[in-house]
Amino acid sequence: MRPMATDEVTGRASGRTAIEAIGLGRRHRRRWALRDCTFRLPAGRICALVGPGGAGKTTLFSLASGLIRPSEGTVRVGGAAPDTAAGRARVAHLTQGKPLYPRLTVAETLRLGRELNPGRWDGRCAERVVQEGRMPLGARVGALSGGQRTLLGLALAFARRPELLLLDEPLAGLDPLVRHRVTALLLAQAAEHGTTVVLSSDLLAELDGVCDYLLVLGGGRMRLAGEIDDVIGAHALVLGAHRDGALPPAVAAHTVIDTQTSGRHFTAVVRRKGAVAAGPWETVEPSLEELLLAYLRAPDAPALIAPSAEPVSARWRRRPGNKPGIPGMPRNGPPGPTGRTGGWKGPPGGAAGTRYDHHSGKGAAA
Ligand SMILES: Nc1ncnc2c1ncn2[C@@H]1O[C@H](COP(=O)(O)OP(=O)(O)OP(=O)(O)O)[C@@H](O)[C@H]1O
Repeated sequence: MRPMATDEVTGRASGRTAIEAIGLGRRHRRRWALRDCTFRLPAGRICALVGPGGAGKTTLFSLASGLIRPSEGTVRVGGAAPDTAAGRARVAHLTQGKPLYPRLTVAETLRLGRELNPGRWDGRCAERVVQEGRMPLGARVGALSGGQRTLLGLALAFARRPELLLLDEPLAGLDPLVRHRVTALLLAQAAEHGTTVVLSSDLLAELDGVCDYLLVLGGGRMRLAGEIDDVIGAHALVLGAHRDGALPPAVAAHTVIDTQTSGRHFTAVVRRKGAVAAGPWETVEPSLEELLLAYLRAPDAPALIAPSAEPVSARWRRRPGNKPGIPGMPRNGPPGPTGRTGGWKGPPGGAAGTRYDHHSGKGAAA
C-alpha cells in the first residue's frame, strides 16, 4: 500500500511544484558532485531519493535547502530560491548527522527550536512527536537512542511546519521496529499537514510501502524521475531460459537495463517498447526493489524522466537550446483530474501483461 493523503491536502489537483531544478550542478574544485540535473517534484508527494554512495544525494539536499549554492543552473523550492527568506521558510532539512546539542535536555531542545523559529512554531506538534518517541522531557539528548534522536530531529523539523521536508538517511542505523514507527509517524504528519517529503535511503525494499514518487541519481545526474507506479509500469521483469548467454531476440528488442543469469536461466529488467511478446518466458512487473537494483547495477542505462517530473516553469521553456520535452519522452500536458501531467501511461502496449505477486514471487494474470 502506498501512502497518500487526499488530493486537496497534497495539492495534486493544483499541480503545484515542490522542487524544480534546471541544469543544476555543483562542483567541488574540479569534480562535479551533481551535474546537469533537471527535474520537477510535484507538491504533496512522498519521494524516495535513491542512488549509490557519492551519487550526489546529500549535495542535492544541501542545494535545495540553501546550505550551498549551485555552480551552475538553478533550483527553486515552491517557486522561491532556497537561500531567500521565502525559500528558507518553506524547507526543513534533517541532515545525516541530525545535529542536536547532546548536553541539552529534550525540553531545552524544544525551547531552543521555538526561540529560533518565532512566529512559526507548532509546539503541540513537536510535543506529540516527542511523546511518540517515549522520551522524557528531562533526558539529555546525548543519552537518547538513535531512534529517539531521529524522532527529536523530526519533531523540530515538523514543528516548523515546512512545505518541504528533506530527510537525509533518516532510517539509517535504526532497528526494524523503530523504522516502522518513524515512517508511520512521518506519513501521518505529512498527510495531516500536506507536507512534501523527500527521503534518501538505502533500504530499497522499505521504500515501496512509504513513497509514491521516485528520484534516482547516479554519477551526479538524474537517471529516473517520476511516479513510482508510472516508472515501474514502463518496465518489465522477464524470466526464462537463455541460449548461450543470449536473451531471446523478442526480449532483447526492448531496452535491456540489466540481465542476471543463473545456470540456464536469465532474469532481465527491460524498459518496454510496447508489450513484451509472449514466448517461453514469464513477463511480470518488477518490484520497486528489483527495478532499483537493476538501475544501480547498470550505471550507463539511459535516463527516464516521466512527464510529471519535467519542469513546467517559463524558465525551462525559455532556456536557450531547450527543445520542448525531454528527449525520448512525451510532452508534458496540463495536470489531469488526478494531477498527473500529460496522462502518460508508460510506453504503448499497456501493462506488461502480468502483474508480479510480491508475496509468492510469481506472475499473475492482470
Ligand atoms: N565538500 C566537498 N568537497 C569535495 N567533494 C565533495 C564535497 N561534498 C561532496 N563531495 C563529493 O561529491 C560527490 C557527491 O557527494 P554526496 O555526498 O552528495 O553523495 P551522496 O549520494 O549523498 O553519497 P552518500 O550516499 O555516500 O552519502 C562525492 O564524490 C563526494 O565525494
